[in-house]
Amino acid sequence: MIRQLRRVLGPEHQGQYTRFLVWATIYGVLQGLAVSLLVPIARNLADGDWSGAWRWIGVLAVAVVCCGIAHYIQAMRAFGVALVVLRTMHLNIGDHLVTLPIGWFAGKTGSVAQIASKGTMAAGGAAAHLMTPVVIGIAAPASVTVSMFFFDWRIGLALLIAAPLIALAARAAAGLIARSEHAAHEAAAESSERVIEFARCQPVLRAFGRTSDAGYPPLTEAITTQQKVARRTMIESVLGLALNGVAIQLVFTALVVLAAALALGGDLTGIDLLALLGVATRFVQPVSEIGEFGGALRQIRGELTRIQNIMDTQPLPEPTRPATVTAPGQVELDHVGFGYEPGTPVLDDLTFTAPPHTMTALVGPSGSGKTTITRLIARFYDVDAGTVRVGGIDVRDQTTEDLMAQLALVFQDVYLFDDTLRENIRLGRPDASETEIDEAARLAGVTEIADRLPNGWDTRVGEAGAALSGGERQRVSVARAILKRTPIVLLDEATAALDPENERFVQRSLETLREHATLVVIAHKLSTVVNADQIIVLDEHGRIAEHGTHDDLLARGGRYAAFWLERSSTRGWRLEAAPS
Ligand SMILES: Nc1ncnc2c1ncn2[C@@H]1O[C@H](COP(=O)(O)OP(=O)(O)OP(=O)(O)O)[C@@H](O)[C@H]1O
Repeated sequence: MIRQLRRVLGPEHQGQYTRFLVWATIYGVLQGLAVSLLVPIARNLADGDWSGAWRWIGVLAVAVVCCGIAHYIQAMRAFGVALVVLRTMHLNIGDHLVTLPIGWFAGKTGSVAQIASKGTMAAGGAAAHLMTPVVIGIAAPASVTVSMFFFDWRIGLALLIAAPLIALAARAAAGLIARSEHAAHEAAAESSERVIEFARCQPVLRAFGRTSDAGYPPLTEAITTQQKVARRTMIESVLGLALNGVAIQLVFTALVVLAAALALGGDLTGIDLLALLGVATRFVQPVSEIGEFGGALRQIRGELTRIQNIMDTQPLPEPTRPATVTAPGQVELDHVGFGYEPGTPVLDDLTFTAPPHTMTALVGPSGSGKTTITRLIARFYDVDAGTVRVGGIDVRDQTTEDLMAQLALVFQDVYLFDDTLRENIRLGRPDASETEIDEAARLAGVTEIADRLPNGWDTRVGEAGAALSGGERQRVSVARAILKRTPIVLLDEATAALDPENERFVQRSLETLREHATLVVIAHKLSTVVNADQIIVLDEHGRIAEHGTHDDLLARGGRYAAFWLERSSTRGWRLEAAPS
């Protein structure tokens, strides 16, 4: 665990952590030494050697003062280390996360948040406060054992044998406790995920008449499993603690028996025996604490491993010498092949070019890979085969900053920050003037939203934009794109969110964006498709089935034409897979 912590902390803070461990060790050694001094003091008192006794009492006083000083220093260092661990972990994790491919975050936001908050807090506390009793639990008994060799080698030898026995029992107990607590942790995480799901899916569940938790089997199952695991955890934890306690009692009894035997044999005096019993008690207590904290330490090791796994994830490779854009506003996919999972291709040998200042409509059945194409253009993932070029340059030869400077993304899962409408639009270009923000808002129809809201432009939009409808969120996102004034805009036309008002604004925004940008649109509306300069029709295998303008494709009389005839009269037109 110490090695893991040092890795997570990075080279600049390793020295500070080492110094804390050294002080904790000094404190433990001094504790052991102070306790061991009871034996010579007792011996001298028994022999009536007062001057010898005072000498040892003096040594004891010095040891106690040093012990107090060491305690203070190590406590202060522990506090400092806890703060450094917390701060450094947050910074290191944050710095690393921004270098990871955006695709890596898919389905991981919950666990990343958990690791970055709970994981780092636990690791910060453990690095300092849990490590202290563990280090003392090793250093103090070790110092008692060494000291005992000076007073009676047989007692020293007995302690030397006893220490690893107690440590082994403590380790076994900690393993038992940690294993059951790990299972409890997993079961608790599953339950809370199901509760969140249950809350989020209320509209669907109610629509299907599932109005109680009994009507939602995954939640019921998760809670039942959690109860079973909690029972097992309790039994195993008690067993673990009992094992630890029994081992300590056995060792303690063996030490008492040995000391008593030596006393009976005349090798030790009664006073010696009493002093040794005191020493044995102080020997056993810190070792037993390792057992108590061992389970917690193992859990922390799990958190550290999860943090380390994030840190070990390879960042998106960035070029050392970024290339300069040669064809501003152009998007090209050149024999692109891609799959999220190995062996499951999503896009296959896809080639098309979206020339500058044109609109390309992507259409195709659900799951044909339209969204995936936009993700590859924005380099959320790297292609498996072929090349994606933006501005004439392979996206892998551009820095994220250079690539994103050319792109504005208007996706369905628009994220709005819990800030005012105006600040959410400003995100598109933080240095934009108020007039430019107003103009972008007017074009995208956000002004109408502001007029309706109680505090107008100063209304906060709630967590993730919860105070707005899906269509309204998309209008804010379009306003951001207009404000950003990038040469390329990737837009996913929301299907569900497009009521007539939203549709009118989105169409108007498309016209505005089209004046200065290349548009690649996942098109669901007839008007968008008809107005596009080119239509890319994907088949269900992620290949291009047809490619051309609306008129070309109609004249060709193929898949597009068939669906056009079938669906053109239907509102919410959408291209579906051809019946085979
Ligand atoms: N993050 C992901 N991990 C694994 N598979 C994914 C992921 N995202 C999408 N897929 C899969 O890739 C395929 C293409 O998905 P994509 O979202 O690109 O299709 P689409 O044409 O945009 O569909 P729709 O019109 O329904 O939005 C689907 O089979 C989908 O299940």
